Amino acid sequence: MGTESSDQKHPQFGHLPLATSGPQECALTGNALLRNPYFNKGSAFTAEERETFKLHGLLPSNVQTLEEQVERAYKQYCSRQDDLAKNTFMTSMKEQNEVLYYRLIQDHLKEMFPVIYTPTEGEAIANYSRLFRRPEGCFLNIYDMDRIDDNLAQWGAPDDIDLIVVSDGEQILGIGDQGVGGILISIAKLVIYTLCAGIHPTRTLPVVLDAGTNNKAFLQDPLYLGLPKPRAPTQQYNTFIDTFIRSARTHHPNAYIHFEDFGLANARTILDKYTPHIACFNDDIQGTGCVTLAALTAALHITRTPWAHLRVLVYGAGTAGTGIADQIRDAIAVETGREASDAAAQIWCVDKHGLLLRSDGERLTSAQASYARRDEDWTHTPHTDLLSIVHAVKPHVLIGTSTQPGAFTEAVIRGMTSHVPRPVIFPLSNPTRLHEAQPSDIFKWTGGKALIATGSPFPPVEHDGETYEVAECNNSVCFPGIGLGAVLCRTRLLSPALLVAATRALAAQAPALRDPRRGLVPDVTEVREVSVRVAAAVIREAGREGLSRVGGIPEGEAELEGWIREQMWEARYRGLELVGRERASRVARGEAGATGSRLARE
Ligand SMILES: NC(=O)c1ccc[n+]([C@@H]2O[C@H](COP(=O)([O-])OP(=O)(O)OC[C@H]3O[C@@H](n4cnc5c(N)ncnc54)[C@H](O)[C@@H]3O)[C@@H](O)[C@H]2O)c1
Ligand SMILES: O=C(O)C[C@H](O)C(=O)O
Ligand SMILES: [Mn+2]
Repeated sequence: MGTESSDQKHPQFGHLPLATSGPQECALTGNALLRNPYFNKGSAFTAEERETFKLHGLLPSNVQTLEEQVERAYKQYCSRQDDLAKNTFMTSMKEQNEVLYYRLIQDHLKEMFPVIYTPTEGEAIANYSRLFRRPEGCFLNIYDMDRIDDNLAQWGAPDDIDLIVVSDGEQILGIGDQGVGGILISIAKLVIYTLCAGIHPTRTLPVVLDAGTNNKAFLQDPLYLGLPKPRAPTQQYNTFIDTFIRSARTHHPNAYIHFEDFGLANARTILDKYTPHIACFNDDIQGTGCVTLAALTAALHITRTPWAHLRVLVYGAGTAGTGIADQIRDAIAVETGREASDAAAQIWCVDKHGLLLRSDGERLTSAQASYARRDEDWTHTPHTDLLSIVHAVKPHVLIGTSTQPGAFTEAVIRGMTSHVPRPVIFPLSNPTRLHEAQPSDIFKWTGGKALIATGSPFPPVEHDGETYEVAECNNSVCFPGIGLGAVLCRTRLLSPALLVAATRALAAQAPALRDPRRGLVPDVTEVREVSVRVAAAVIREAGREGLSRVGGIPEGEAELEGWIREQMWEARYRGLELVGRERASRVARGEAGATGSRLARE
């Protein structure tokens, strides 16, 4: 590994000191320290630190506070012309000073969230090879499988990494195959983990699995940075995934593995294959399912529709659509005491050829098959256009995960409203331009009756002199808390019961339950506290299921939440203590004692 990336993550340094207590040990001085984004404080290094760490002459003389630095950085941010330029600015801020980066976002969370995450991150990903300046994260190549072991080993000792986010870039948001640019979705999701759940930023690893790309424009672009070849065949791809998982388990045995934006077929296959063996999570299937079910639970509380009578129409039965359908099916089964297969009959799934029918046969994925309807029930009803299906099904709930902008037309929404008094409508396709309908239109067409949640952030809607928040039903509200819980108790597996517990904890916090003008999902500004509750639910359930590998976790609710909060990383500067080379290598070998991570304890 070159100096550049070792500066970023310090793999050779072993255990990084944790945020929670006392000074941090640091072996870097002078320019090497200033170039390390985790330890660098820039103009905030104190006079004493400037002396100890040989920084005199490398910094202007005025010592500033973090608050002053945030003020300057915010002005610089505002001077950038558009959101993509702001996103690029934030990327370089992260490369320079992580505490300042996270503190800046935290102080302007509502404004910056859409810039560092969905939707602007989608633009940054699409332009990865053009905007590239400096690598971040781990790049694994399908034609270099022999190196995977070494490539993963260099990120630290076995206790150093708590969380890996990995993407193969095949199905990024709704913008398709982005090849090696997928590294940026892994990085963005990890930023959200740190911001929204206090996961320690140096104890995480973003990975992209480069298996080629089927994006024709990239294949013809000489500046494209990934493998300029079509995606490798299935067998080779599966070996690649197996090799990655095996090496990750060997070198980072504690790491919880989060899969992001894999292609439709692979996403499900990989999740089904590894779930029984390791603590892993697919955000598009499980995260989306969890947040959507939580939003739906809050909506049904308001509409008072009983689970037993609920009719749900899912438009776009891909990774996210079937993930959502499965969670809703399981919730109906639990709430009504029915078998899952009976519960599935309350869910209708539509994909690009129309309603899923049994006669679709081989065209159905295994995830879709359990929702396919009997053809004989549809012989006299058109089943290829959404409006006819809406009139036939009369759904209480309409969910969009189709990537088809405008698919929820005025006729569709009015049609739905003619059958149910309070339609629940969730256009979830990201980024913003792909939403199946605009919240303001849905409000207008339903006379303000709809309960809405969207995949990307939207401004509030005015109706009859009242202002209604539009909930952002994005998996970012739940994956950080689920991951925090999984990491803190080192769960052996992420079983379905843990996800149910997380969903319940999230649903209980819907602001709309207290005030119907507020959102069906907590706002991003509340998500750190939400994560504490979600993590607590996951940890408690892991304990009950015998999956937790950490002893001595407090049992009382307040004590457990306090225990979680204590371990969450916050964006503030800590004192630094210079350690000599010998001490540094003992720290690296995990023998020095003082730096052991609380997150890493077993
Ligand atoms: N809000 C969230 O948290 C969240 C989470 C995950 C995914 N998403 C969004 O959901 C969308 C889908 O993501 P995915 O990962 O499931 O992708 P996917 O490709 O797996 O699924 C999309 C599905 O839509 C179907 N489709 C295409 N055209 C259609 C049409 N005209 N009518 C009906 N169906 C059609 C496709 O055949 C496919 O099955 C993306 O825009 C993604 O950003 C949102
Ligand atoms: O990344 C997001 O914004 C949510 C989701 O994972 C998606 O793929 O759209
Ligand atoms: Mn995703």
